[in-house]
Amino acid sequence: METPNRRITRLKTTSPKRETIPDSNTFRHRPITKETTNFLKFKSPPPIRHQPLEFLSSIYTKETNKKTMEFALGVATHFPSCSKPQIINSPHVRFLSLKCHSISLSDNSSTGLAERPWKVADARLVLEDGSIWRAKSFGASGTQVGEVVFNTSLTGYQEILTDPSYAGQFVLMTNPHIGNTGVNFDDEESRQCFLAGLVIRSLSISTSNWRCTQTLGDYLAERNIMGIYDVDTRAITRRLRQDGSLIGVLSTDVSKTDEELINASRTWDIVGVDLISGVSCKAPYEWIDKTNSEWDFNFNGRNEETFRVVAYDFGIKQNILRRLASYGCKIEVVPSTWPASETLKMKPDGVLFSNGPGDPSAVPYAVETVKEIIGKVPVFGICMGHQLLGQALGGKTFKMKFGHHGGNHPVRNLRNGSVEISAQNHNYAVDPESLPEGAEVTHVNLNDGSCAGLAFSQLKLMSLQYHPEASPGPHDSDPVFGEFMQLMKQEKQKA
Ligand SMILES: NC(=O)CC[C@H](N)C(=O)O
Repeated sequence: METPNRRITRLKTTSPKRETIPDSNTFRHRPITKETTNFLKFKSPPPIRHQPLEFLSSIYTKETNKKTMEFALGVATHFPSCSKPQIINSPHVRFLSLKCHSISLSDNSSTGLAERPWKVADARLVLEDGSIWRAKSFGASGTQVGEVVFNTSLTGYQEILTDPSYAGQFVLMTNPHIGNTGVNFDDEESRQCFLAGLVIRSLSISTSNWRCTQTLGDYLAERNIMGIYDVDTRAITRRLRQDGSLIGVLSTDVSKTDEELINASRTWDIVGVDLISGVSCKAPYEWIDKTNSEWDFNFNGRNEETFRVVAYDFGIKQNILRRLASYGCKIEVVPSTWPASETLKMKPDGVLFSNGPGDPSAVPYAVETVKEIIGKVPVFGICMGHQLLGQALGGKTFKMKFGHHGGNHPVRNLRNGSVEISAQNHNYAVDPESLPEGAEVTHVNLNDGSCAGLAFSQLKLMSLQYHPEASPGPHDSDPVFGEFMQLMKQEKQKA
């Protein structure tokens, strides 16, 4: 929470001229290493006299490491002689109780500020460009390495946290206020959080939502995921836009020097690593759940017919499965290493290649599987699945400068000319120039012109680089599931 004597940590860098921020996301610079200097500024507390929301008392429960705080809505006044504010006798005064984040008071000694009753900076995010960002930790503690990417979604942090495509990455939310709706079990996109950590500006002190079952901090701590707040996310985002995605190390470990952490960030890389095998299921299973009727949408154009679909789990988001089930599919989910021959033996009406984390050129075994399946049954690729299809056709993928992560990316559907606002999460893209004749670019990202969708009619193949299932995000692209049904229907009618 904000405190009167809040210590403001700013980072000053002697970085090169940063006059322009290039818009193009389709090439990658290596970051420029620069020495950085940290300095601290102290701000004196502003005088508080009257304020509408007044903090009354705080009860710290040692066993649960939690605080319960009481607030009054109305007008309260501070009198110098009173330790507690006096509530003006008003019919408008209301009392309410807010759940607050657990704040560890025991680990402040390392900073020399053990006597302070509020949380002080106890974590560092160091980037491979040598910059050091002091922050406050929540969730798990420890030391973690990963690639830092920024996500521009305004809502949906829980779906983002459980999207397996973020394995190996720190997600920095550009929306400054995170945690206000807590978490609930219905919004999970996978069985666990695979991301390296969460970086946010401000952690909401209260959780208020009718579906909320837990605070964000408790949720992350239970899943052993690190989070930091009170960090200048705008400055880091500008740096990532300028220099490209950077590897970072997040640490609450005071025994590690800045140099050690910087070295760790420079000796790890996400490129060339198979991250799919760590997130995929290990055995096939049947998926049954549809999108909950309360949340279901886009009933137009649904087939009554049922299609049998094999879904390759490269890190599949559950909403892809829910949407397919809502469109009338019976789905068998199979692991990333499931042989193509076994899939074809199952005689599916169609095969879905899912989203998944990391470098698509680091999983040649998956490309081989895709190659063996295309042309034999209708296929639909989403994100990683789209990149694998691109490679299976003989095309190449490349790493973008800082990728696309967010729920507000405009895409033009070249087949009907419409613009869809889409949910995206990828750092790699297919180079359309590398694709063979017959491959059609069906969608283009309007921010940078990159390839956002492919089709190859002869091979009954379609794919999107982004997330039509959204979750979180707009539903503009949902009809593409209907197009996949059409593709399967046409093929069934031929048989
Ligand atoms: N959402 C995804 O499937 C991500 C694809 C791939 N890992 C990328 O970053 O480009």
